[in-house]
Amino acid sequence: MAGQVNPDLAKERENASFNTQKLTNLLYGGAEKVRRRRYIESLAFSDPAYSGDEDPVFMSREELYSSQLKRALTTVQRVKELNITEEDLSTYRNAALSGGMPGLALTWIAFIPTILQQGTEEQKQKWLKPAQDLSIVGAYAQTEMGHGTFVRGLETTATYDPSTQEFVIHSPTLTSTKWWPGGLGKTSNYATVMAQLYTQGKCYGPHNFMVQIRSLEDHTPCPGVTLGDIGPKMEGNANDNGFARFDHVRIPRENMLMKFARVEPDGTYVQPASSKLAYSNMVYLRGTFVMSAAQALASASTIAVRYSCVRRQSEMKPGEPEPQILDYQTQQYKLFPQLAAAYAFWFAARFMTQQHASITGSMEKGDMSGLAELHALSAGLKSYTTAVMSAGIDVCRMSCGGHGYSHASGLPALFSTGTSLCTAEGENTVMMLQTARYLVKCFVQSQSGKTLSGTVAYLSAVQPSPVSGERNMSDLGTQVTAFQHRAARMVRHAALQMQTEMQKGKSREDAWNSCSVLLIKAAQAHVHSFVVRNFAETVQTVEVEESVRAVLTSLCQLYSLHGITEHAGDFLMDGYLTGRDIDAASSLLSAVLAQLRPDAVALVDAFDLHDKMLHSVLGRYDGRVYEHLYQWAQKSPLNKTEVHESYYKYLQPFLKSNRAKL
Ligand SMILES: CCCCCCCC(=O)SCCNC(=O)CCNC(=O)[C@H](O)C(C)(C)COP(=O)(O)OP(=O)(O)OC[C@H]1O[C@@H](n2cnc3c(N)ncnc32)[C@H](O)[C@@H]1OP(=O)(O)O
Ligand SMILES: Cc1cc2nc3c(=O)[nH]c(=O)nc-3n(C[C@H](O)[C@H](O)[C@H](O)COP(=O)(O)OP(=O)(O)OC[C@H]3O[C@@H](n4cnc5c(N)ncnc54)[C@H](O)[C@@H]3O)c2cc1C
Repeated sequence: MAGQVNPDLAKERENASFNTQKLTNLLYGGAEKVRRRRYIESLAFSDPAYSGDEDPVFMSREELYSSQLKRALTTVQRVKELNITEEDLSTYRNAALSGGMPGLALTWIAFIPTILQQGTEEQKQKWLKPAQDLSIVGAYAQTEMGHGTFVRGLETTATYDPSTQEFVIHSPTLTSTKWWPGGLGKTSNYATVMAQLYTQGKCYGPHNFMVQIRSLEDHTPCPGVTLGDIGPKMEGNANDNGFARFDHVRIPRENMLMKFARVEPDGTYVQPASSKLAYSNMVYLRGTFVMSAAQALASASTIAVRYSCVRRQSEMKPGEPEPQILDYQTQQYKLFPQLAAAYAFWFAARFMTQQHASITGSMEKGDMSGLAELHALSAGLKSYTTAVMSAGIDVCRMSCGGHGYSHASGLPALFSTGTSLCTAEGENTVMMLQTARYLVKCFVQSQSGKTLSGTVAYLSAVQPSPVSGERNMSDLGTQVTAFQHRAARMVRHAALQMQTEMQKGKSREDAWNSCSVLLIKAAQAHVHSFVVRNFAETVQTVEVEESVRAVLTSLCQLYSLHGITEHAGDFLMDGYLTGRDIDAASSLLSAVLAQLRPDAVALVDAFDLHDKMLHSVLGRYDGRVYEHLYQWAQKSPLNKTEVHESYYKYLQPFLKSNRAKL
């Protein structure tokens, strides 16, 4: 990242109040991990096999598909040659494939995790190694044209035939066509297919089946299988999201993923410990989306904050030089909450990973008690963090003015990739309603005297009645309690409103639907409160230099004060916070914006995102925006010739005939 740096950016870095490297070490789990990650990334960045391709935004869909597929295959070869360990795999792949996720990547992201989560030991033995070595390429085929959210409504059937000990996979209707799975259209030769299991004349609901979909010899679709690409999307066009139809395709009994539920050779169905264990792979993937949200928001903040220090515009005081646009308070108010949220989500993702490991560890030993909490937490965090990330990236884009709208900024692609996470792996409203369902249950339990634990413990501890008296709104503890109070009140309000609707004669389902806006807001408040608490606990307990703790404390305050002022009504509703408290929070927020201003560049630098990951002219580490903007535009395919061929085809004859009429 050496080279002549824009003097404004250089000055920002000199003036930071803390050591950027120390914060980077904290984010990535220590100095050695940072060194290792940089080294692994450098292997990809310096590899000529990955350079030379033009910028993905100038490529056609087919070029993009082929180029990213080629890159993905090169990574497989390099991983072997360079002995890249399991721990470093995703770092290496992300660096090599940062220009867009190929369909092949779904083997790593979804297919292998499904085998790991749902397969028996024998099944793992059989399919994991071939999938890891890419002798088979797999998709996760669950969503259908007619149903994505309502998994119980899927129409694909897997009917057991005991006479041959096979399942018959079938798509009975147009709407049962598998539609959307990444890598399904052209790349994969296998798929885990979610289908309604029928045996001995009874339906046992959706289960996962391993199905070969293409020949291993010539890649043509297997008999009875129809496959294709679903067409271009808002982004992610290196990925062949596909469709598949099955016409009575037979697979061996052993191809049902049987870690939890089983079908015996005679067709007897053996129940799993919980019917929702068939969804365990979704819980895992949702958890990983929290870090994806943090990283996407970190990238957008990095681009927008650096550019805002390079860009000078308008006059703040007559006759004085144009200020850096980051000196405008409104610009800080747009960007610093995104920056703070990126940090908050980074720490929340860490918590999510630990929770997942701990609860799935207990589940392996037969203790299912944590499953409901794990599902509620992963669904809620996925929904909340991806929604804030998606909106936040667009704020960053707009904060860069006209240049933000150009693909040169990297922000349009970041937005359209990021926003897909609001839909994929469980649509966000639906996911938040799952969290609400859990919260209502917990509320009812606490009403009947049960002490709650884990992330919902506060629901029984926080008093719903208003608290009076002066508060120190700059105190993190005060802020956390205010968020918990807000969430507890909103959960209580939504749950009681549901009870009232039912008392008036509505069924539980109708009452649920008529309260679902309240329920969503309550669940959002719960997740928001969790993120604030986790951020506050992290900055208070982490072992780090005091200067780093100080800047993180300001960032945490900004995150929570911004939340309080943006949602002031929620906090005022029962008088828990007063108008004076909200005024105090607003004044403190302004002060924290000013306090963070000198550290903004160092805070984004600490994310340690290489230019080759950012793909942004505006967010370059060296800040040399204008010269590179000019160079980048020269690469536009329209500039390949001085006079474009369409001039000769259309414009010239048109102009000529117009002139002739004069
Ligand atoms: C872009 C880069 C990568 C892209 C990869 C993207 C890959 C994909 O998108 S793959 C497809 C992902 N698809 C989805 O996520 C589908 C979302 N839908 C669902 O998960 C479910 O159908 C869902 C949860 C909405 C509703 O399920 P349903 O069976 O109707 O449950 P519901 O009746 O609401 O609840 C039944 C019980 O199950 C529980 N439950 C539901 N899901 C789970 C789960 N995953 N784990 C544990 N418990 C669960 C509920 O909490 C509820 O418990 P209780 O009765 O005690 O309150
Ligand atoms: C980029 C991308 C990659 C994907 N990759 C895969 C993949 O690899 N494999 C795969 O199987 N699938 C994949 N999908 C599909 C994805 O998982 C589904 O699109 C997603 O789960 C949403 O389901 P849906 O499309 O049925 O939305 P719908 O459920 O039809 O949502 C439409 C609207 O209905 C609302 N709604 C639906 N149900 C309820 C409810 N109960 N209460 C309130 N509101 C409701 C939603 O909130 C939303 O506003 C991918 C999708 C995308 C965009």
